[in-house]
Amino acid sequence: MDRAETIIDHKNAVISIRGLKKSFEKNEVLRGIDLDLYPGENLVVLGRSGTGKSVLIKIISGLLKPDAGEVKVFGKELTHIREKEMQELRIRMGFSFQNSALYDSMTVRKNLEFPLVRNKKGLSRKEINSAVEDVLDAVGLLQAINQMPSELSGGQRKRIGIARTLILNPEVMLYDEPTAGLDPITSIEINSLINEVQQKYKTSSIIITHDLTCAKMTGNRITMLLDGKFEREGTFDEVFDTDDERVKPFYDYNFIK
Ligand SMILES: Nc1ncnc2c1ncn2[C@@H]1O[C@H](COP(=O)(O)OP(=O)(O)OP(=O)(O)O)[C@@H](O)[C@H]1O
Repeated sequence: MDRAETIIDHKNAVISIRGLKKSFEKNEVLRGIDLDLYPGENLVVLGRSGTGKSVLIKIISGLLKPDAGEVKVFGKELTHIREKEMQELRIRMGFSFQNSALYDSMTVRKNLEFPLVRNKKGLSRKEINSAVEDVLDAVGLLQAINQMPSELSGGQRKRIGIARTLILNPEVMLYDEPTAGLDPITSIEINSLINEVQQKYKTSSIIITHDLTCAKMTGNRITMLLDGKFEREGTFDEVFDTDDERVKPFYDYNFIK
């Protein structure tokens, strides 16, 4: 599915970051990041390996503390937030991990029930079944409900991972390398699914990738992490309309120029 054209409401960012810095000893990874995620948009964060994309996601999800700067999620500043409040915010954010993070010893149904039962108390068996079936239908894998993760392909596991995240109805989706390790056709299917999720669930998403096809297909807006800062931002064509030697090889490699 093509990405939705989004009319961006620039007043009410769901995630807002200013002057974010993070180092590990002498390794200055994030050197002053500003970022806004607006309601309903797919924002792609592009960057080479090791540029700090995962560190950024971990800071947004409260798993790492910034050294400096402001990080607001749903209007709440994370720096001094209590763990209980952070947990409440985390439920409103869905993480789609690179490795899909499925439990290998549980069926697909049990994998999907697990986050639901843990985070939403008092649901009836009927409500649980219907939530599981709805998300599986949304990712096109209702038929896999009784299968084990080991019986699924990489692309199917990725879909189940996304379903597992969607079951809590997140307002924000954080996709970490959604097409990593997938063949080009399966990658395109996952990109389409990301666009379907955006439209069906009205999520605002950050998509972390170095796959330019993914960026082009899913991103309403793209920003590029270069030397610890976001230096290029705009549509796909705007970001790559440059002679910057840090950016050009990226494009040339992906599109074999
Ligand atoms: N907990 C940590 N302790 C020390 N260094 C870390 C830690 N987490 C990340 N780093 C360092 O921060 C830098 C950025 O790592 P990060 O995982 O964010 O990269 P990335 O852009 O997500 O790369 P990739 O695309 O390969 O996943 C790396 O140099 C990494 O070694």
